[in-house]
Formats: sequence, structure tokens, C-alpha cells
Amino acid sequence: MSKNYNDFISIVEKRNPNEPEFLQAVKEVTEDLFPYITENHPEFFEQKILERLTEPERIISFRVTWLDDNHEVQVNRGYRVQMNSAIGPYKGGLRFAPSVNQSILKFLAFEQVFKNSLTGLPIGGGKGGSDFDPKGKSDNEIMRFCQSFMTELYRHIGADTDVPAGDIGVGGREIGYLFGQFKRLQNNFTGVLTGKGELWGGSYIRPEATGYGLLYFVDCIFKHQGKSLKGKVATVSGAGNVAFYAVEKALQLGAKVITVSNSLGTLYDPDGFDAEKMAFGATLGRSLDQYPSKYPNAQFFPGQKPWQFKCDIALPCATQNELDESDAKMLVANGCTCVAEGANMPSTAEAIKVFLDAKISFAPGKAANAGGVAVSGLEMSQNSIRTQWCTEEVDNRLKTIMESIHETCLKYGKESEFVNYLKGANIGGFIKVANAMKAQGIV
Ligand SMILES: NC(=O)C1=CN([C@@H]2O[C@H](COP(=O)(O)OP(=O)(O)OC[C@H]3O[C@@H](n4cnc5c(N)ncnc54)[C@H](O)[C@@H]3O)[C@@H](O)[C@H]2O)C=CC1
Ligand SMILES: O=C(O)CCC(=O)C(=O)O
Repeated sequence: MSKNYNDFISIVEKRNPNEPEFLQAVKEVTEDLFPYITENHPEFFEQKILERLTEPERIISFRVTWLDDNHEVQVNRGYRVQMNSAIGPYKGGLRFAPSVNQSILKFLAFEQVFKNSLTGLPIGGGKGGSDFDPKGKSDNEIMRFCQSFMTELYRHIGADTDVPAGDIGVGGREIGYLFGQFKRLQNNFTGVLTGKGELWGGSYIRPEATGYGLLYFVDCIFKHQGKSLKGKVATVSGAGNVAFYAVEKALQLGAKVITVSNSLGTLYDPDGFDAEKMAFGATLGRSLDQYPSKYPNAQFFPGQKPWQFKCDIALPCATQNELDESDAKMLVANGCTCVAEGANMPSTAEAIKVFLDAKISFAPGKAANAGGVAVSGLEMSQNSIRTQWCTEEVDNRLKTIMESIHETCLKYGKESEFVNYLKGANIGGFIKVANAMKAQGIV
């Protein structure tokens, strides 16, 4: 392998043309890994560990044909990117969104490898999904799509091979339809998916885990600085699974949350949300603009992002590249001291540079949002030993895992003036996978 970083990147660029998100994720990780390997593990260069890590073990792409409610034939494309299985079965969510393409799934699968390693659990990395748009579809259409998707995917996954879960556009309902079809095809009740219902093999706290875990991580950051979350003002983007439970836990920890958002715009409530307001917000679906009719101090800003509002903590929980350089500059100028990513790669490379230059606490998704996949890993364990742990047990384990990820980030990311959480997460996630690859030979 090339020991020159620019040569390495230009090879990856040539091998993956037209995949900007994947290249962005590779650069975000390998910029930290290259100097670390040079200094500590030059043997990884001979073994081409980085070149192997950036080449998926397998990519499956397939046609998904289904009938809509008007009896019209619809055709979508399905994918599963099986990125790396050095430390366990492939593990990672399925995304259903019209923007889904191979580049996005490869970036997500790549990130997942490091994230899953950071949890300390024996899970490899993968990701999948489809360009199917669930918005505006009936329940029956969603079910027919999920059944058709699984009719192809089932032959590539399994409890010890590859265990998908949810992501954008895939929640408990979709996991139910996917699981039902897998069971019908295989005549086999097995832990092949996580995020299952609590009555049929799911783990308590899985729906909450990503958002709760994010706040447990932020709590660690503040405690490490001898501070508390009490009274801190937080801005949140997104209004889905991750955002909702992030707001809930932030409120429980004493923070004041003033925004949520969706692709239509941002809802700003200067008085802060509370449990009752959140419950009302949850009834609105995508119509967040209806919220001020009940809480007139609030305002909906169509087409705008939450980062213009003064805050101590920013929690991007919507989607990739939703926070750019100008947003980052605004956050820093307004006194924000902590940005923790609930979404995967929500900050652009330029935004990250602004945060690192300003030496504020920047917690990348692979560390800060690892709580979701961690509880998925715990769901796999519960399925294997045919038991179900109570809510408190899972929540305690989640907290412990987030604390240990924070410790790993400190171990590899502590610099003289501040903690470089990005570097800490990149190196901490890499080391176990690289050593496992080395032990398993040239495969
Ligand atoms: N669900 C999980 O357990 C995990 C999810 N993530 C990541 O968290 C993010 C959110 O996922 P979920 O909450 O599960 O999905 P979701 O489908 O429940 O919610 C996504 C939310 O983001 C909003 N959104 C989408 N595009 C947007 C845009 N361009 N601008 C503003 N808002 C936009 C949607 O309106 C929706 O409110 C994704 O990046 C996902 O990969 C990361 C770890 C685990
Ligand atoms: O729970 C899982 O397996 C995957 C969660 C996920 O997709 C993610 O961490 O981005």
C-alpha cells in the first residue's frame, strides 16, 4: 500500500468515481488513520489494511417490483452493502428514501464498521436500503414493498451472517413486515433483524437508544469538563426517531431544547419544549408549521435550518451534510461549545474543520450515535440466549457502552488543549478491526 496519503486517496478516488459521499467518509477517517499507522503500525501498510477496508466485501443490488394501490407495477432498486465482517456478522440499518444510491450506502456502511467496533460488541459493518419513497404510501403499499424487498434480500442475510435494522424511512412497522416475510420464506424464527417489536424478539429501549445514547455521550463530554447539562440550550434538527428521543433525554437531563426540524423547515420555540409539547408535536407528522397554532410564542421557519439560533449544544439528527461551513461558523460565533452528531455524517468536511479549528467539542456520529446499533447488538445477544432483559438493564448497559466509547475517544483523541473526538473515534474504532483483519490473514 502506498505510504503517501495523497497517492492512497487518488487510488480510492479512481476506484470509486461518482461516489462523493463515500469519498467524504473515507477522507474523514483516513486523514487521522494515516499518521497513526505510520507511527504505530507500519505493518498495516504491507497488509493493505486501509485498501481492504475501503473496498466492500460484497455489494448486492437487486430489483424490487411491487404493485401499488392502483394496481400499477412499480420498480425500485434494493441494495445491501456488506462492508466488513472482521469482528462479527455485518450489522447496520436499511434506509428507504428516494435519495438512496450506492455512494450513500457505501459511506453509511463504511462509517458503520468503525461505529460498531467502538461499541465493543462483536458486530461487523453493513448498510442497505432502497430508493423507494415511503412518503404518501398506504400501509398496504409499504407492506407489499417490504415483502418484495425481503423476497430477494433473505438469501443474503441471517442471524450469523448479516443482521439489518432500521434507518431513515424504516421503523418498527417496516421491520415487522420484513421480519414476517423472512420467517415465511425461511420457516425460521431467528434474530435476523433488530428493532423488532418487544412482543416478538425485540429489545426494550431499541427505539429510544440512538437519541438516548447521544445524550449520554454529551453528558460524558460535559462531565469530563466538570460541567453539567442543566440549563444548557440545545438546538436539534430532524423530527424522526433519533431527534425525538434525543429531545426527550435532553429534557430529562435538564437541558432546554428550542428547535426541531424536517425537510420543510425549522420549528423554533424560545420557551423550550416539554413533554406535553413533544407529545403534541408527534401528532403533527410533517406539519410542524401547525405547532404555533397551539403555542403562539413558537415560530415555524419554512426552508430554514436550526443552526442560526443561539445555543450551547447543537445536535444534528436529520441526515448527511445538513450542516455546512456557514452553519458551523454561525454556531461557533454564537457561543456553541459542543456539536454531537445524532445523524450519520451530518456535518460537511468544511464544517468539521471550523469546529476543530475553534477547538470546541465535536462528537462525530460514529461515536455519538452508536447507542442505536449498540442496543441492536444487545438485541442479538438476547435473541441468542432466548431471553429479554428489562428496560432498566438495557438502559444501564447502553449508558455503560456510551461511557466506554467516550473513554476510547479520550484515549486516542486527547490533545494538549482539547479532546479531538473525531480522531479518538477514528483510531479507537479502527484498531480492533485492523488487528482482527491481520489475525485472519489475507482474505
Ligand atoms: N434510527 C437509528 O437507530 C439510527 C439512525 N441514525 C441516523 O440518524 C439520522 C436520522 O434517522 P432516523 O431518525 O432514524 O430517521 P427518521 O426517518 O425517523 O427521521 C428522519 C428525520 O429527518 C428529517 N429530514 C430528512 N431529510 C432532511 C433534510 N434534508 N433537512 C431536514 N430534515 C430532514 C425527516 O423529515 C425526519 O424528521 C440518519 O442520518 C440516520 O442514518 C444513526 C444511528 C442509528
Ligand atoms: O441498529 C442497527 O443495526 C443499525 C443502526 C444504524 O443504522 C446506524 O447506526 O446508523
